Amino acid sequence: MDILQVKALSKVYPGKVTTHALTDINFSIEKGEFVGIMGPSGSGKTTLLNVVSTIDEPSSGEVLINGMSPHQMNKAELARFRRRQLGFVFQDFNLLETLSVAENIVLPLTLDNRKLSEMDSLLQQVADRLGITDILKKRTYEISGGQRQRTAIARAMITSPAIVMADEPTGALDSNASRNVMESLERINQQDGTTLMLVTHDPLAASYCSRIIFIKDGKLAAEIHRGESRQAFFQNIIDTLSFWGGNSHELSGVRV
Ligand SMILES: Nc1ncnc2c1ncn2[C@@H]1O[C@H](COP(=O)(O)OP(=O)(O)OP(=O)(O)O)[C@@H](O)[C@H]1O
Repeated sequence: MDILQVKALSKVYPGKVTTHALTDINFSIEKGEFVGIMGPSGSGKTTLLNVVSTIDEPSSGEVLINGMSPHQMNKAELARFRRRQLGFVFQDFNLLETLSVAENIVLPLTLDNRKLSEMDSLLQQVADRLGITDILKKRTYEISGGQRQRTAIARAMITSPAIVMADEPTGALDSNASRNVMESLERINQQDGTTLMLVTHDPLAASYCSRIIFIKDGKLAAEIHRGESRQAFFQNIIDTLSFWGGNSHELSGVRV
């Protein structure tokens, strides 16, 4: 079953110089997939994520999430749709410093007026899945970058959204914390069947995905699937990036 369908999607930024950021993009993501979007700087990755995640409007084309058409909804419907169907993870975590880790994680449920007992049981489940049970009472400035991102992932998945979308989730992390965060995402994908779509320029992070879609100059350029071996997939990602124009020459020494 398709969770996400992107049909003939285009995005044009008007201005003194018109930018065709996305041109006739078509793809779909099935329930339970873990899909990475890669491409050179300026290729349209963030634009694609913003349009698909309803942060921005398409110029033409259609986005269907769980069979629904969020870009056709009014403001109130869209706010409710986002809260229930979408989970967001950002490069810089977007946690509230005045709240504890636990309060940050349950925030989407608080906004949805859920019962305290239900919130607590969901909190324990996601915290356990992400290995952050011990830090639930801490403030977000008392924990590491990797723990902050795992807190943000817990917050994104506590509502069991149709799809979790992440923009460079390892962009602010060192390599050990990145690995840890990607392993957490892989675990929630494999064990809970959470559907994930992430934008990254990092081939190591991308190697945890099950499929990578490459875009170049706003158009779909290539698509590769992970087989049994993450090492082989990592190499395939490096090769594809260097073919389509990336920064892979800087990465030949990376340990998978
Ligand atoms: N708000 C905007 N107004 C005008 N042009 C924009 C806007 N946002 C992005 N663009 C242009 O659209 C194109 C795609 O940009 P986008 O940020 O989606 O690329 P990207 O692949 O995410 O790049 P990077 O990897 O550097 O973040 C670029 O040419 C960019 O300059």
